[in-house]
Amino acid sequence: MAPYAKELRVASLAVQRATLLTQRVFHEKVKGTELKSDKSPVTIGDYGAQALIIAAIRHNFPDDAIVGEEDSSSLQDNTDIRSQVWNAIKSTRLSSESAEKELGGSIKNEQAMLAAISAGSSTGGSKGRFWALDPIDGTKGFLRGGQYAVCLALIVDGEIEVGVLGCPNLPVDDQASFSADISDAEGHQRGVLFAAVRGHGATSQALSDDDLKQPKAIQMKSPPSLADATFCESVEADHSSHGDQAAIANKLGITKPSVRMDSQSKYGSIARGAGDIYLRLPVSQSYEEKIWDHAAGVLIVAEAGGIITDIKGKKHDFTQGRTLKKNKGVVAAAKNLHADVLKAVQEVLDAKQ
Ligand SMILES: Nc1ncnc2c1ncn2[C@@H]1O[C@H](COP(=O)(O)O)[C@@H](O)[C@H]1OP(=O)(O)O
Ligand SMILES: [Mg+2]
Repeated sequence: MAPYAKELRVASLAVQRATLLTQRVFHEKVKGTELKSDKSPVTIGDYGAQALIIAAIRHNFPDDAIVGEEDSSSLQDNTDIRSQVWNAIKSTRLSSESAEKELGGSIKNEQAMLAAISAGSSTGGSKGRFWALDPIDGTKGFLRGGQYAVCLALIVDGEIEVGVLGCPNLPVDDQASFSADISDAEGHQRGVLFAAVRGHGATSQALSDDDLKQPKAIQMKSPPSLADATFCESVEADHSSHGDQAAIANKLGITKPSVRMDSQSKYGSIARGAGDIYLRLPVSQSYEEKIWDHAAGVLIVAEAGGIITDIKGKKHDFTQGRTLKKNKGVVAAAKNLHADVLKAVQEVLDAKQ
């Protein structure tokens, strides 16, 4: 049996089920957005997806720790939001009964739901097994009906071993034209699950497939020259400097406009060859990237044949707790482009000092 086969299966089904919940929440407009203390939005979808995924992990791997983005403290007193999360959970089931059973079935009651959400408080670290979970990455994209991703990765002794991304608004077709705009994907079936196991390649498949048993291998493309490459970057200028990125593109002779997209959908997109380079250039020197914002995507791109480093050319270090405190930014590109892209990144950033 391939390594981590059960982990991959459980993670894929858990992400599929959680993605279904987020789509329901979006379509039923039960958004219940509140702002966290850092002013970032959190929705019924974030809490519901975190509860469902953690319940599935705890059923199958009771000894594993979980580093999840959300905590349940603001749900303790807010009965309105809490009951909306509970209703979303109760009405979300996979259509395959056997798959539901593999995940351990639904959560029993509101108390169990709160306990599941709170179980994402692990501090991570360099030893043993833990899961890094972002129940909705790109919440702003989710709220505007754009790209977002449900992200889950297993880290063992500091190495990412399994990564899964559910991207409900990306086209299923790996060859579809590269755009973040959902209306451009008109005529394309949407909803894709990306997955990778370290040393065993990366895949994509339709999220709508009942049993998730049709993965297809994906590969990064190598454009004939840098000038032909397509960049992608965050929509939010606070998350990655659009100005620095434009200066780097200019230096590399890239003339195509960058594709802006929320969430780890960017990692999935370049891994399938829809886009060639992903840059995340620090805007604030004090911001520490969170492990759940990168773990799944980093493995998927690496297994699709890409190279990913930080802006100094260092590998991302997932042993440092809940954040990537030893790294700044992301430079992800096809093997034949990475060295040139990194050099241009460093020249542009050094010139600013
Ligand atoms: N100053 C910042 N620099 C980089 N990333 C940030 C910053 N502030 C928030 N983020 C994170 O960027 C992620 C979305 O990235 P993208 O722009 O690629 O869609 C969010 O998970 C968000 O984390 P958080 O959820 O803690 O707000
Ligand atoms: Mg996130």
